[in-house]
Order: sequence, then structure tokens, then C-alpha cells
Amino acid sequence: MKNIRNFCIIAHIDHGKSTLADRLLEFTKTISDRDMQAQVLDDMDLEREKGITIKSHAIQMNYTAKNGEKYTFNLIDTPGHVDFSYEVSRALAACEGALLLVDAAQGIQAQTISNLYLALENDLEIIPVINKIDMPGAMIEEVKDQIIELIGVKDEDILLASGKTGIGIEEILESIVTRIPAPTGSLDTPTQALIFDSVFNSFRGIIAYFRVYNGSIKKGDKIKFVNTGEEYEADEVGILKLGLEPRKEVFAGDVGYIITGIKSAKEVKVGDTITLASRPCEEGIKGFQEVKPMVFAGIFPVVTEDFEELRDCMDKLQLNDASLTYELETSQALGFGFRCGFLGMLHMEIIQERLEREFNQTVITTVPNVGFIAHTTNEGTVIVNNPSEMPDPTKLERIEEPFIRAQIITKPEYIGNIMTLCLGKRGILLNQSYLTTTRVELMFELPLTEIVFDFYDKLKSQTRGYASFDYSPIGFRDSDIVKMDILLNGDKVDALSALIHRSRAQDFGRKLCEKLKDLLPRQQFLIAIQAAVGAKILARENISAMRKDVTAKCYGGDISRKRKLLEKQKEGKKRMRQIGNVEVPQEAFLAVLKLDD
Ligand SMILES: Nc1nc2c(ncn2[C@@H]2O[C@H](COP(=O)(O)OP(=O)(O)OP(=O)(O)O)[C@@H](O)[C@H]2O)c(=O)[nH]1
Repeated sequence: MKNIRNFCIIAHIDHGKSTLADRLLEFTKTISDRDMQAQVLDDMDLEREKGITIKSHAIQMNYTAKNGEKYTFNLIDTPGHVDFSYEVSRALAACEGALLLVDAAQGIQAQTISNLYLALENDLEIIPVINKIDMPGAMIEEVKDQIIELIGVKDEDILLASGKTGIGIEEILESIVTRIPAPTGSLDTPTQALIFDSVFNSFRGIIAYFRVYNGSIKKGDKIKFVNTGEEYEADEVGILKLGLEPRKEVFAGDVGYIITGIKSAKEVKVGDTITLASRPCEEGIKGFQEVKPMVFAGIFPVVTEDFEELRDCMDKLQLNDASLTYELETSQALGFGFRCGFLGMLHMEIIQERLEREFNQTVITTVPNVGFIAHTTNEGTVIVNNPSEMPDPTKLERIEEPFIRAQIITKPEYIGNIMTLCLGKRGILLNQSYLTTTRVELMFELPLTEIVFDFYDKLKSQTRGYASFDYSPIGFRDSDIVKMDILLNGDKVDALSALIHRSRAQDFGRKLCEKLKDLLPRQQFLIAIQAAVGAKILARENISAMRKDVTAKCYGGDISRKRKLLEKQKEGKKRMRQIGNVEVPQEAFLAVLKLDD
């Protein structure tokens, strides 16, 4: 155990984590040049395209240090986005140390700090590394000052590196040996292994990744999950190299995997503890949480007949993504579909894309909302994850909405814009502090629902991209939330309803009607778009009637152009839904996300 080092790399998004990880793998010859594929650790297509690490993975390296001893390193990769911060925290709990990577040109950003806090909570030894020092814009001294101020390390403890050119890689490996402690734990104590991630394999079922704290797990052992209480047999255990490497037994200090024949990700909870059924540990490793969805939206097939197929795909998708929840939803406008719960907006986007790419589904996603808690006079407490579940206002005692603590790091010149943005979103400023003369940290309390709608885009445009943002939930508070309905020619379109704070309803309704006016195609009759809370109409727009003939512009001449146009129109139809007699395109369902100020 004394020659094992378990560590992870924490960084703000795009600060070069995957590139640096590749260099470490290359240097330790964990992968041959021939196998060297850019960013081995990001093995999902989507991850590569979106350029972000979604799921954490682990890989073992062997390193012979300058002191002549051989070491086993387990590098645990962590996701970089706030939606997945619980997974980050569990991955960190499996380590003794962390490389804190900071981009030399960008300096410390919001996730640098939030990940650092998570690492400190888990008592990790932090090795600060300034990365990308090859960049022309590298501000090494300034970033050093930021780091010293943030964690109180000495100048000489900060390493300089470039994942691109390979500078500093050996020094990092040596520091892992000398600065990160070896795992503690004992072989004689009852087995405790922390599950920090799981993946779904269509042949083998769920593969759970764990870190053994005490005891050991052998192939064939009867194991037990402490928090769910379920028992299974260990069909296979092993360690993680470039692929899975089976072993007869894995021991305290090791990072490994287990296959038990479980077919659904739901049964294996990240954060749970594995022990032996024959000699169970007294309690699980602390920090276990049930992950709760934060954002809800409906997903409907574009063609109603495709519902059963969509159900099949949702089932399959959930097998490998336990954080996705869904239940049946019926909408008057869209028919049968699913009310889905996501960890955040990015997670929602990922699920929608996976449905389309991996499962070949064309779906309509409806207005996302957060979950509210309603206290009623007749039904007690009701969870409202869907505008249709909003109790009748006459039965509503009070309603609570979720709040977050937001941390924004920016340049001083953008403080004004950010204040205007956050206060306009019902935010409360908690604190403002200068990290350095050119970098300021703002803390706000904000309603989560205001973040769901277009907050990131606004923040980006208000700061020209010079702001980083992170948040954590802080619980529910009383609030005046109302349901706003959209009517098309007098008919309520349930799939366009939104839950919103009363003070914002008027303005929101007006903008939404304007936006819908742009998005709905003209038809051969007048379309009235109205926004209403209860019986009260807040806004109205009209789309005047038009005879629609897309080929009219072609002057009867060019036939191929005409065909192209018709085909284009057909394409456009793909994501349209007929509601009453009005055609509504997909963009209209998500119009609330793109309202201008
Ligand atoms: N010049 C320079 N560019 C680098 C270096 N390391 C990474 N990059 C570039 O920075 C970008 C982000 O690098 P990644 O390694 O994907 O960043 P990451 O931190 O893994 O990103 P996430 O997984 O999304 O958190 C890529 O375009 C890299 O080519 C470096 O040392 N020098």
C-alpha cells in the first residue's frame, strides 16, 4: 500500500485536464504511441464533441521514481461541469491528493475554486500546477499570486507545466510520489469500498468503479451495498488500465471495478459503499447522497405513433444514466410523452442529443422548470415538477422555490453589469471580494428557476465571456410563483405553460408572445397568441393570415430549385406539431429560453 498513490486532476473547464492526463499516461508508458488517441479519458463521442468530460473514469499507471522505487498511480478523472458536482465529490473522496490545474492565461476561475473546496472538504493534499505555460498570453507570476492567496502555499510549491509541450510532466509525477500520502486503511478490517462511478456495458451490464478503503474483495465473494442493502455476487473484480484487467482479489488502497450482472444503473448508486455480506462493515463511507434532479421538462415524440419506441429508448437510456428520471406525461397538445428530471440544463441537452444520435428519435422538448413545493389547503404538500401539477390558486396556501448560492468570478469592470443581471433575476448580493486587483469574486443568492432560463448566455454576453460561474443548492424558500398559460386562438396549449414569479409574469408574457409571433409560421387564417395568468390576459400578439405558397418566388422557371424548396419545407415539418389548427415548431416550445431583454 505504501507505494500506491490515488489522485485526481481538478480544474476549471478547458484548463487542460484531459491533455495533461494524456501526457502523464504517455510518460509512464501506460499507453503506447500507437494507442495514443487524443484524450483517451473522454471516451464518449458526445464528450469529445462538446469538449467536456461528463463521466469520471479511472486509469492505473506504473511509475519508477527517481528514488528507484516503483509506484502504482491511480488517476481518477472527474467531470468538469456543475451539473455533475456530486460525481466530482465522490471521485475526490476516492483520492488522497489532487493536482489543481490553473490555466496560465486564464487564471483562477469559478470551478477552480469550487473544486478546490470540494477537495479540501475531502482532506486531499493539493498540488497546484500552472498549466499551458507555453501560451503567449501566459501570466505566470500573476497566476502564482492568485494561487498563493487562495490556498496559502509557498511559491516553490507551485509547479509549472504544459500539457501541450510536455514541460513539467516529470516534476508532476515526482511530486505525486513525494507530496501525496499513500492510502491508509487496513486489510483486516471489514471491507469498505466506495463506488465513485459506474458505466453501462451492453454485454456485461453495469461495471461499478470503486476505491477499496479497508479489507478486500475477491472474485466470487458475496457482496452487499450498504445504502441499498442489496446483495450480489462478485462475478468479476479487477483493476483499471486502458481496459479492464481482471484480478483474483483487490485490496485496501486499490482502485478497481466490479461486475455483478446488474443490468440497471439505478441499482448501483454512486457514493454507496460495497462490503462483504459475510462480514459487513458497520457503516458506509460518509457523504452518500441520493442524486436529485434539479430541472424538469417534457420529452414527446414528434409523431404520436412513435411513443412506444420512445419509451423503449428512455428505458435503455436510464439503464446507463441513473441520474435521469422520467415518468409518463400526457399533454393535451402533444399527447403521450415523458416528464423527465435532469441534473441541470447541460444534462438535459445531453439526454436530448443522445436520444437523437444513439437512438434515432426525433423529439420535442418542452419548457424546462425547476421543482417547487406547494402547500395546499386540501391535499397537504405537493411537489410540482410540471406546470400542470400546479394546484388551483384558491387551494394554495403557499409555495416554495429552490434557491442556490452562486459564485461568479470576473474582472472588476464587469461588476456593474453582473449586479444588474443578478439583481434583475431576484438575486441578493452576499459578498464581493477581490482575489487580486484584476479579479473579483461575487457571491449571490438566486432562485434556481432564474438560472434555468438563459442565465449563462446573458452572463457571457454581459461580460464578454470574462466571467465564470458556479453554484450549489441552498434549499427552498417561500415565493410567489404563478402558472402562466399560452393560448393560441383561445385554446390553452399546456405544453407552453410555464411556472414563473408573479413580479416577472407581465414582462415575461409580453416577450414570450413577441417571440412566438416570430417563431410560428403564418397560416391562412389569423392566429392570436395570448399569455394569461388564470383568467387574466397579460399580453397579446396577432399573426395575420397569409396564403402560403413557398414556390411562388420561383417564377415557374427553375424546377430543381422548386423541388429543393419543397423538400426544405418538408424537413421543416419534421419538428412541427399541429395544435388545434395551428402548426407549432420545436423552437416555439423552448422560446422561453431565448427571450431578449
Ligand atoms: N497552448 C496550450 N494549449 C493547451 C494545453 N493544454 C491543453 N490545451 C488546449 O486547451 C484546450 C482544452 O484542453 P482539454 O485538455 O480538453 O481541457 P479539459 O480541462 O480537459 O477540458 P474539460 O474536460 O472540458 O474540463 C484544448 O484546445 C487543448 O488543446 C497546453 O499546455 N498549452
